[in-house]
Amino acid sequence: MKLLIKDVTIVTMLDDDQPFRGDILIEDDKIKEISSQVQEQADKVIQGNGKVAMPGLINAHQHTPMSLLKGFSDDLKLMDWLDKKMLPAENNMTPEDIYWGCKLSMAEMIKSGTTAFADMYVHMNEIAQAIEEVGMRASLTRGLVFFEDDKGRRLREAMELIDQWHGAADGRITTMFGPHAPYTCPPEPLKEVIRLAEDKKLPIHIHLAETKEEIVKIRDKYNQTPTEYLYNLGLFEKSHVLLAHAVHLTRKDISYLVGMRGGVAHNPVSNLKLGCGIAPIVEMLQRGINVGLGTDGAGSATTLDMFEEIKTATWLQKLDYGDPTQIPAKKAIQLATKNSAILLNIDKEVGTLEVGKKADLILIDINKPHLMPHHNIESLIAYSVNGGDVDTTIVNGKILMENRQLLTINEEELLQQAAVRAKRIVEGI
Ligand SMILES: CSC[C@H]1O[C@@H](n2cnc3c(O)ncnc32)[C@H](O)[C@@H]1O
Ligand SMILES: [Zn+2]
Repeated sequence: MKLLIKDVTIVTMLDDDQPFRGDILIEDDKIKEISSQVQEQADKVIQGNGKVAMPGLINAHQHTPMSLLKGFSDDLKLMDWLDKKMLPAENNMTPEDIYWGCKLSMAEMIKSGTTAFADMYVHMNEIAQAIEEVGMRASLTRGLVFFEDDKGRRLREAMELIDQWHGAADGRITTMFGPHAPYTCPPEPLKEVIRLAEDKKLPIHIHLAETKEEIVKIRDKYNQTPTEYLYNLGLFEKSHVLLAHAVHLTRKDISYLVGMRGGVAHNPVSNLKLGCGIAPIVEMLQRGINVGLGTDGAGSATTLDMFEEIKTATWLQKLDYGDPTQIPAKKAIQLATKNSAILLNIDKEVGTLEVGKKADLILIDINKPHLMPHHNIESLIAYSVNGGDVDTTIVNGKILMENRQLLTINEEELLQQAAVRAKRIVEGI
């Protein structure tokens, strides 16, 4: 199957490239040619005039089923929000709810230009099934909390996820280990997870230093910062690690992360909304630590539009430094594309538009009043585009949305299922 996108403005996201006009030829799941004019015939042609083609956005930290909890509980401190609202609601969720919640998030992500995401949750079988059907790319972790003795059930489920789904769905699904956070993972089980991850050569996805309360909790318990706690357990030694948040880091904490594989998923909208703080991403980037972008679950972020994260990430640093030159437009977009791809350990396949890479890309309609004129395409993407401007979303060479119509999700059925299930889940909480 050959798909040709003709006469489009191409933004590859490679450091040395500027936006240029040309054609993109996709054969099966890969980009076969990018040039000023492709000569080959294709089975389907999309006219790209008035559109920008760019790599699909990659949401590096998500809890997809939490879309069913969006708007249920806002304006609370993180620990109250989590303990008093989210966890009781999550206890009411059935595996089927999780399937539909994940689908609801995917519908929103596809409609706002996201092609891949990292997910941490429970009932991962249902999540993987939904992803297999819908066609997105994802890195999945079974979230692990070690509050009480569960006789190894959670860890067993994590291993089952890895055994059944790593490399599945034509390679679109990969897996990681997912110890939830320093405050939910004591040293012994955490060491066991680190050992297993090294053994299986799989990455680890974990929350880190999201709130000041976390800093106090870990200091009271272990007399260390959360980052020191993970460092001293050997987390950064061998495995690729995806750290979600990393808001409260000392200079010394940042130095522990230098040289790590993976990096930090910055979630600026969630951090702002929960009043957590501003992650020191400029310092991290200056010290060579990879920083990508995520939304966190819709239960906190309330929207999964990665264009909002791009804007917020750059504006926060400009404000914090009192310096508008911080995180310029192209860097901001790279956070959500090539840098997030590194976090998911899929940067050899996706994250930039290059011949031989997987065809994960989006077309943005820039022929609109709020996107006119076109002085600087990268500025337009970083500062003016929003998710609703995405016209077409392609993953692994397959069109998941065209002319804003979802092609692999029955939207009417999804909305009906989501409304009924969401109402039931929060009843009585
Ligand atoms: C055990 S599955 C994942 C677990 O994480 C919870 N969660 C969602 N958002 C956050 C956040 O910002 N910080 C910490 N934990 C979070 C979610 O409710 C699931 O229970
Ligand atoms: Zn999270």
